[in-house]
Amino acid sequence: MTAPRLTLPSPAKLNLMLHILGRREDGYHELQTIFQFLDYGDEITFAVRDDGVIRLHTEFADVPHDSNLIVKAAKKLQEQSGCSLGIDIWIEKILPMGGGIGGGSSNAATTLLGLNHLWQLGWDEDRLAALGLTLGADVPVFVRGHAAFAEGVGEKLTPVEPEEPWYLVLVPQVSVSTAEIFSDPLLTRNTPPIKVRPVPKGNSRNDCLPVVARRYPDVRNALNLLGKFTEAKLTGTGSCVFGGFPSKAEADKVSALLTETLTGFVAKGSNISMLHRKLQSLL
Ligand SMILES: C[C@@](CO)(OP(=O)(O)O)[C@H](O)COP(=O)(O)OP(=O)(O)OC[C@H]1O[C@@H](n2ccc(N)nc2=O)[C@H](O)[C@@H]1O
Ligand SMILES: Nc1ncnc2c1ncn2[C@@H]1O[C@H](COP(=O)(O)OP(=O)(O)O)[C@@H](O)[C@H]1O
Repeated sequence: MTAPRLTLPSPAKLNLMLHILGRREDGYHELQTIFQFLDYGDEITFAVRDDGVIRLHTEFADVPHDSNLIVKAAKKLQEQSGCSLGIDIWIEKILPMGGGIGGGSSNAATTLLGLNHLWQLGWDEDRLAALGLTLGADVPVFVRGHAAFAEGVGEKLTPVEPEEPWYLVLVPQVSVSTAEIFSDPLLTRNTPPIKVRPVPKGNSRNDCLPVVARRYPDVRNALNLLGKFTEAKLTGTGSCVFGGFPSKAEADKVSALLTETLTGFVAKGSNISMLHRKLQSLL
């Protein structure tokens, strides 16, 4: 008998705004940010094995097997649930790494939800999100699968319904170190908290942008180029830069102007992640 197999999407996210309110005693920064998903991402295939072994078959150039967030997520879930089953995993990776679009966190969340389904653990979303948080601050929003206003380090989530435009996402060929940006003395880290709900329109600033643009000329260039056509924003700590358009055709038109040195992709914004849409269709 062939093992039960499942292929699930692992979408990207954007930070539509990002305010830094202050620094906590543990060095982490308190944020307010809005996460929205893109209908664009990796695909992960899982096949159950009965010997308990967890094996990712796709090699990553810069990430050793046991450091991969997919493997870490699977191992933690296996440990904490006491499940005796294992898993074979393959990934079709299209999301750029270290670009602020959350590929690693999304892969971890897809793994948690996929294995919860295949191993028939019956964990609820709260428990999966809590485990996800131990893997990374952005994992819980991917576990929940709804666009959200996030506070704390990103773990306190309130569902929101921003518009769902088409986005052009530019991918500068640099990897930005999140730690480096958060330790920059020039970073704005005292933005007053937004207390009004829903968050009033016009709050679209990313406090990381000035520091990232100053340190990374490629990101600066991407912001300048896209800014000629629409409001150009930075997602997370970058390096990706994005802008919204009312239609795919308009996003495609600007995308056609890109050169080999600055690539990008066009994708629809979505308030329900494509992972959750797929899981819903399985039920
Ligand atoms: C700021 C966001 C917004 O989405 O950026 P992106 O990673 O997406 O670009 C994320 O919350 C990033 O969260 P996460 O991905 O867990 O951050 P990590 O890489 O673990 O953080 C690396 C380092 O950045 C600093 N850091 C990170 C997050 C935070 N809220 N405060 C911090 O001070 C810490 O020094 C931490 O050790
Ligand atoms: N499955 C994975 N996919 C992407 N990155 C991973 C994965 N597992 C571990 N990583 C590590 O996490 C880092 C951050 O990845 P990613 O989430 O894609 O970027 P960002 O947090 O900037 O959006 C990568 O540079 C890589 O070293």
